Amino acid sequence: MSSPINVNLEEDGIALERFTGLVLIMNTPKGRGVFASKPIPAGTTIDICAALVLSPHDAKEHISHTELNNYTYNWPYPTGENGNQTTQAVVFGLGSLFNHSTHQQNVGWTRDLVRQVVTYRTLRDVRQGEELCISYGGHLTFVDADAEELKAEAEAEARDGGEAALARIELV
Ligand SMILES: C[S@@+](CC[C@H](N)C(=O)[O-])C[C@H]1O[C@@H](n2cnc3c(N)ncnc32)[C@H](O)[C@@H]1O
Repeated sequence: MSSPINVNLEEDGIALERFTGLVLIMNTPKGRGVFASKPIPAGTTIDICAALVLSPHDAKEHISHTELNNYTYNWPYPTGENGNQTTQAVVFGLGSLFNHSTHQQNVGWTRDLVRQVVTYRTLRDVRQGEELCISYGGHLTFVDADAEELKAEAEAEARDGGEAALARIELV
């Protein structure tokens, strides 16, 4: 038996947590996707994922030419003198499997730059069978599988004019 190393679990440990009611579906219009196999209340921690922060050189010269580039997150990289440049990080665990949704994202994420972990939490109640999606931001490198739905939404809004916009504003 290996001897236990002397660690302060409370002070040094990063609690890892993953919600258990999840399934991976292989063949969705967005590729593989993470779905809820039971209802998930708002504010539930879905996963806490460690990140591997790549040097800007490796990100640009090596990873950007590979499939892995579709899985990395923008990440600030300190350049000294309090400066930052943007590099890429590989986020292990479910962090690399959430698909993007422009309007229906139900999972948000926060980054701990010091400990290099990303925490994912539900933004609202999630129904059984719903896909868990995050937002990748505005610059997608692929055709959004929801594009037709988004177009129909935009057209309906244009048709309904101010009324739909007002209804939305009141809801906020
Ligand atoms: C981080 S991976 C997500 C997991 C991926 N679906 C898989 O099967 O490994 C990002 C890739 O998923 C796909 N993807 C994610 N969101 C999408 C969307 N809204 N529409 C179409 N494809 C999407 C794209 O191919 C994108 O490059």
